[in-house]
Amino acid sequence: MIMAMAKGQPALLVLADGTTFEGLSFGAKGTTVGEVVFNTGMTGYQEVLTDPSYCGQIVTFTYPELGNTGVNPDDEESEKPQVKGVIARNITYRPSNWRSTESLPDYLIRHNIIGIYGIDTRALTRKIRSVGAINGIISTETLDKGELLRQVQSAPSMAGLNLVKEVTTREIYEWSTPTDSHWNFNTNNGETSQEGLTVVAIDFGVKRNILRRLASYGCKIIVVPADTPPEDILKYNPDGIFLSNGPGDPSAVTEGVSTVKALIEQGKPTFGICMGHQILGLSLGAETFKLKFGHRGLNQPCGLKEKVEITSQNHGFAVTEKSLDAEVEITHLNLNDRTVAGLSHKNLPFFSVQYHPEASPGPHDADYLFEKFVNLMKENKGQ
Ligand SMILES: NC(=O)CC[C@H](N)C(=O)O
Repeated sequence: MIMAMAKGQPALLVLADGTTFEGLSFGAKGTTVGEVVFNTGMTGYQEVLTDPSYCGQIVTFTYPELGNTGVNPDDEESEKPQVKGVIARNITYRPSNWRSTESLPDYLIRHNIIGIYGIDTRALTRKIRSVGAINGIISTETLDKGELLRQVQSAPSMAGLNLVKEVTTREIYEWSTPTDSHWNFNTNNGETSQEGLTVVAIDFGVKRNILRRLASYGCKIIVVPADTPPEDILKYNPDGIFLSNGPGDPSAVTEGVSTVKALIEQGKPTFGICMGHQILGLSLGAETFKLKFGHRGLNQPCGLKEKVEITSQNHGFAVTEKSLDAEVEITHLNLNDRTVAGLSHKNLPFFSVQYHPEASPGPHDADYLFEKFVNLMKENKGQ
């Protein structure tokens, strides 16, 4: 700890209410502004950093040691880290893991991402839990608190922000790579199934492990940019439509909502995860709202009565329960705060979850949802 501490240069974290934390820099140098959120997972920092849903956010890890297992090319959930910054209690410059190819500080420098450590992340998390979502600024170049406060106070709030255009794919591409056989589980004792189903995935900021899980369950996936018109999507004659996770405020993604509204009129099986769940809800006439500080971690309990799933989550918005149409059924609640965590249409083959069944990182309790989607597509096809 002391050796690691000696390496960083002084850095400041200033929240929009003026609360200031002094720390040390790791990663790139400079100044960065974003919504400060906390993730309570004890593993999976690389997957978190590269999850496009974190675009625009500075992530605080409540687990106090960051970087112990380094980073490696296989654990990237997208082509680069997507966060605006990283906050840690302590970090390591010397990782130890058979899969590690680089240290976390070197990786962040290479991708120009600013990090600050030596922060009392418990105090910071308690602050966010009491005041709610708040913007923050990290700087390694200006240690003038007043100047940083002025900058952070002029940054936009996450509410109302459409960030999908920052992360959606520019090109249409096909994905057929399943989960690596070392890690494959549930599907035919680790074998990839061959269902021959075609899924169009609308990319609001998709995580790679979702695509791998769909491929392991036998789907060929065509990933399309979020602004692809519904007619172009239907040209692929898909067996099902997948709506991905993604960053920002779902209610600001108006084009995505209109596309999904047009697609669900066709009655094709549709599965949404996280932002995809919120967009399906909005398309079915519901509303969304911003949670006080969101759910980000790997042990969020969800269920209704008999069965509880421990789930991986990363979201700051949720579907408003009271706004749901009578045709829409709640399949899961988040059992910590009883917000809506899963939906399905009573008569049509549409369902969605607010959490991440693909995990990465996190528990695999909800992996069965990919199979449910495949079965819906098979039924719909008359197989
Ligand atoms: N992981 C996600 O898809 C997040 C959805 C949305 N951006 C939210 O914060 O609620």
